[in-house]
Amino acid sequence: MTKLSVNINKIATLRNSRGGDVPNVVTFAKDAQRFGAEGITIHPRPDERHIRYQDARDLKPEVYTEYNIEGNPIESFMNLVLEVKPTQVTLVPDAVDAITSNAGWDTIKHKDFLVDVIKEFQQKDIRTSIFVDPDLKQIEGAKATGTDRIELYTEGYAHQYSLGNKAAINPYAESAELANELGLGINAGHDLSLDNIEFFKNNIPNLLEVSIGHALIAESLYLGVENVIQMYLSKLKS
Ligand SMILES: CC(=O)[C@@H](O)[C@H](O)COP(=O)(O)O
Ligand SMILES: NCC(=O)COP(=O)(O)O
Repeated sequence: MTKLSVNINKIATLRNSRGGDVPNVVTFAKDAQRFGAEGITIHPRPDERHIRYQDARDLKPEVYTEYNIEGNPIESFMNLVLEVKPTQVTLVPDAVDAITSNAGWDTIKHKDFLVDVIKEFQQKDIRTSIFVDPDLKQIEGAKATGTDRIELYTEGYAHQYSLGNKAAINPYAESAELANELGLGINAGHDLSLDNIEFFKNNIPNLLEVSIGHALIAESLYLGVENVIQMYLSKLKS
């Protein structure tokens, strides 16, 4: 069954906008789990524009589902994750000033680096996932890094789906087929939404987790958080 991990970056964006502690990130994470979320995802960026490193620490005792911390494995991020010990770490090759995540790893060019980083997390029993484009050579490269899972970067699918181009699923389905053959776990994320999630899930065999934030929070402004989480769960379990 595909698990729903709610990315709460945008809650921290709203909190930081007024300089106080409203909405409280930890309270939101507890409520999201109570509403049915099967995981909480955060992406503490170096500039702490939304999730702060201290949020990662404060959330640890309160996340009783799956705790996923995403980020570029720079030294400060590595130290934070090794300190907090989440369920899973998802490695993302973001530039420091990236407005959002916008590409997967070059798993061939960065193989040696990824092998070392992944080993360090796995030695602490932290499950690893690496953010990749739906490119068969990159999936093969991901296997060579020793990672437990991949996270398929789904912005391309989401954009094309919104234009009515359902064939955009094809590279993702082919990548998933290869990942399954290689014994790689499959996660997915970025720009997934209530509109596009069901078609995606139905075409990706053994999809273990989707992490969703931006659309889920935007949809919740109109439909309510509990209702939206339940709607995602219904689409994922259908
Ligand atoms: C890796 C990924 O695609 C998203 O999880 C990303 O973390 C979103 O980051 P922002 O919330 O900063 O856009
Ligand atoms: N890994 C994807 C994620 O956590 C959330 O991405 P988005 O839904 O905010 O685009």
